[in-house]
Amino acid sequence: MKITKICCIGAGYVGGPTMAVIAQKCPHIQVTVVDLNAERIAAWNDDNVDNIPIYEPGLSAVVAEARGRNLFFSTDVEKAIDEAQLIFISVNTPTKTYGKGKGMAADLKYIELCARQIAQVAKDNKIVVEKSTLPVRTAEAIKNILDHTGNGVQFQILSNPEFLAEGTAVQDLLHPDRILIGGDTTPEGQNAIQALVDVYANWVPTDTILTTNVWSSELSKLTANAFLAQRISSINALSELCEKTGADVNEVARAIGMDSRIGSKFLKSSVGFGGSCFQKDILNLVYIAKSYGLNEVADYWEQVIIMNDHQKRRFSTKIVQTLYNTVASKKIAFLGWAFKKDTNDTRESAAIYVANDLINEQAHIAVYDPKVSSVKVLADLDYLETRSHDANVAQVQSFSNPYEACQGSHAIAVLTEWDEFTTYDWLKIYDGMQKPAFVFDGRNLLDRNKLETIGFVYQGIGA
Ligand SMILES: NC(=O)C1=CN([C@@H]2O[C@H](COP(=O)(O)OP(=O)(O)OC[C@H]3O[C@@H](n4cnc5c(N)ncnc54)[C@H](O)[C@@H]3O)[C@@H](O)[C@H]2O)C=CC1
Ligand SMILES: O=C(O)[C@H]1O[C@H](OP(=O)(O)OP(=O)(O)OC[C@H]2O[C@@H](n3ccc(=O)[nH]c3=O)[C@H](O)[C@@H]2O)[C@H](O)[C@@H](O)[C@@H]1O
Repeated sequence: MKITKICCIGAGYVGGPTMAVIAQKCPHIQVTVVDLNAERIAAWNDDNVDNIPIYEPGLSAVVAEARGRNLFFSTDVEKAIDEAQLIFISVNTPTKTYGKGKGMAADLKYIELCARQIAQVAKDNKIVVEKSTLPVRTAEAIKNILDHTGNGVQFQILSNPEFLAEGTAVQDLLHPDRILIGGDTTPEGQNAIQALVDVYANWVPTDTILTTNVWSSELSKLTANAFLAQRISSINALSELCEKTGADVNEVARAIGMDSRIGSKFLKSSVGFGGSCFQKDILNLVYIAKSYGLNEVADYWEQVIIMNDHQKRRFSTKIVQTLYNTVASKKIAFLGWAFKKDTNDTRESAAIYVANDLINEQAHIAVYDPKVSSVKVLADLDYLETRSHDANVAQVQSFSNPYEACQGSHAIAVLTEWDEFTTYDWLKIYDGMQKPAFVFDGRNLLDRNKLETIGFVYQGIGA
């Protein structure tokens, strides 16, 4: 089957960029991205392409090229489903906040709603593609809903997890390490796989397009995220030991990373990993393992999260202890709020938890992040429900100028590794601060020697 019309349900961090790149690379395919969130769709359609709802380097240019040509953003979910031959489901799959599996399992209510809507609307055969990250065997549930509530048409379910990282989404989509497509081993399943392979083959070398059965594909996505996060928790665990022994975690990471069996990537010690997926996907893996009675497997992976929570808490504790065991009424400047550089996404950012701990100690937090608004900072803190909105407003202020954020502060905490932080006039910042002037570098980003020469008391992670 030759695909000429694609629909994607969910215009978020995955659906938006992924479909924009498919549309750019496949001008012969009409791609319609739909979402229930009218505000988000309006932002994707904004005349000024710089106002699209997601900040990603290079994304606005891709959208500008394809939008209106063969890339469309709409709230008309039913029309897009009806017209498409192939439907990506790219909705959110957060951790459940209620009922059985609360705090661990993936909440699949948005996925189920999509399946029911597709079943209701579809009047001809469709290929339904799981783009969202899903627990292994979810395709079975989707198939069940489609077959039992549909109009007698045939559905093929494929798993095609996304491996892009935020901040580098466009590059990752243009040059993926691999594309993974799982499908049924039946002839119909194989035809559906081939149809999706043909879409990607417009720009991805075919030897990097991997096809598997559905269950391997679903589980590979959770496994990839678990392995990546596990490397960060492993090096972060060692960072604490480095601080006690005089070893330097950056040197240790370099030394082990040169072993080609270990590799150098994802060994950067930090204040702890954030982002919408690592924690959620590992908790999901732990839940699945437990549900099969595999307690040792579950405990093994849960330790990655326990270590990450410890690393965030350790950072805020260090700040309090170093500032003479009290930060009450002291101004602490936060450089960065996003969970990593080059994104405006703050979901599960370490900054939120560190700020929360320090506010509990009655510190005043002054935030500067080049891409995160003051509204978002407050919303993130309010979401924790630790204290009232008014109490957060009283303790936290956002600045659009980093020098103003740092002015009069007792300490600076670097929470995100934005490149621009290294280019600041640090002497000017030092002159405006209370003395001793402390820097807690949660990303080992700044030049320790330079800062110490200026007069700062500098503390990094694991050194
Ligand atoms: N954020 C990332 O970098 C990555 C995320 N993923 C996975 O991709 C999935 C989506 O993640 P994000 O794009 O970050 O989420 P997101 O929250 O940014 O976007 C999801 C969108 O789906 C929409 N939606 C929910 N239910 C809907 C429905 N029934 N009909 C129409 N629209 C609906 C929401 O309004 C929202 O705009 C998740 O499963 C996630 O684990 C996978 C790889 C990378
Ligand atoms: O499923 C997902 O959502 C995605 O999750 C991650 O991507 P992302 O969370 O966007 O960004 P990462 O670059 O993985 O960073 C995650 C967190 O780990 C931190 N990190 C990363 C690398 C490192 O060495 N040290 C470290 O602390 C980052 O600062 C960030 O807070 C994976 O890298 C993607 O492959 C995956 O598709």
